[in-house]
Amino acid sequence: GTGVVTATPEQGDVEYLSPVTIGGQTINMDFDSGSSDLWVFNTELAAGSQAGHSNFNPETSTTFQLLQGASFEISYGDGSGAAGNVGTDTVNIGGATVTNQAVELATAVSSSFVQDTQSNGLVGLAFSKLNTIKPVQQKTFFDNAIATLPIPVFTADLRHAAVGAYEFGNIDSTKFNGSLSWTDVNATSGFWQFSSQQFAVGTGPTMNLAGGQAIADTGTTLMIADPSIVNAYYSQVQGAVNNETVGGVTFPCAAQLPDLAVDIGGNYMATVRGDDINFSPVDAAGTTCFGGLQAGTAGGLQIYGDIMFKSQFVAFNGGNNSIGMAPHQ
Ligand SMILES: Cc1ccc(-c2noc([C@H]3C[C@@H](O)CN3)n2)cc1F
Repeated sequence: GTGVVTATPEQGDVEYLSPVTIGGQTINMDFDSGSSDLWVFNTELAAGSQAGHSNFNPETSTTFQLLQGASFEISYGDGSGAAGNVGTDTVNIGGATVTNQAVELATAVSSSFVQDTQSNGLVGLAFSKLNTIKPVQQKTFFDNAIATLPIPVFTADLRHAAVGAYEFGNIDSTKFNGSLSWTDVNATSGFWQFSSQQFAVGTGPTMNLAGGQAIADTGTTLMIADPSIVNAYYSQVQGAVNNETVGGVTFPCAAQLPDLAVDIGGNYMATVRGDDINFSPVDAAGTTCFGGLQAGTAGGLQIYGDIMFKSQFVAFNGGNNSIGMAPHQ
């Protein structure tokens, strides 16, 4: 069957949380199309780490089974991470159910996860080759579910400061304008990766980024693009500066921000709304704002995170490794 769950943004759209039922226990988790581990806060964690969180209790689940000798250890782009043991249990996401899903029980989590008490773990939705479980790598929820879904797809409908949805096994065409533009994905690195070699700032000319590559990453808050894109963009924003102390580009909160169009696989120019690039104030007075578009390393892999998802409905097709995109309805 299909599955649909709400995707509720934390304050400031820092991340989106969705209800996941594990062994009959419903826990709000962060769906991450940029990683491939499903790990959860649980009663094995130190009490100090459990505080404030919903903690899965493997002992009260009648379907949980420990995976003897298995462990995991994962670190994320921002240096945060988690590690622990592994079991299997029945995982139900909005009706889409997998009976023997690897469920990773963190026994250690980094401080940023402990502090983020609305989030109680991650559901990795990238390719299973990135799963960190040893000695035997395990499959993601989507990989396990795909054979039972009417169509081998999950979709992300993330919104600015509003409740959106993740859906498994169905494409809800009432959620986007026009038709989806489909692009082949290169799964070699385990990401939902595609070429992105052109961009345009506002009504300006289309510019080239030879060899540009990007991934669709629902677990990254911002949009991390090549410095050439970032410089071209902020050259059009009065008062934009590279603010070392804050750690990125800031500009006056009153600035008029142009849209940014980025190429998706040579088939489609995805327009990211300028308003969504005004991410958050950095000062109490709300005078200076932090950009939702920030620079990665020149020539590096670009990370199109939630800033892009707020403008684009995205379908991930695991049947033919492609991504479909269209503006939100
Ligand atoms: C506190 C916290 C920290 C990081 C992340 C996080 N989740 O996904 C990602 C990106 C980066 C890449 O690693 C894969 N996707 N980052 C989530 C958190 F709740």
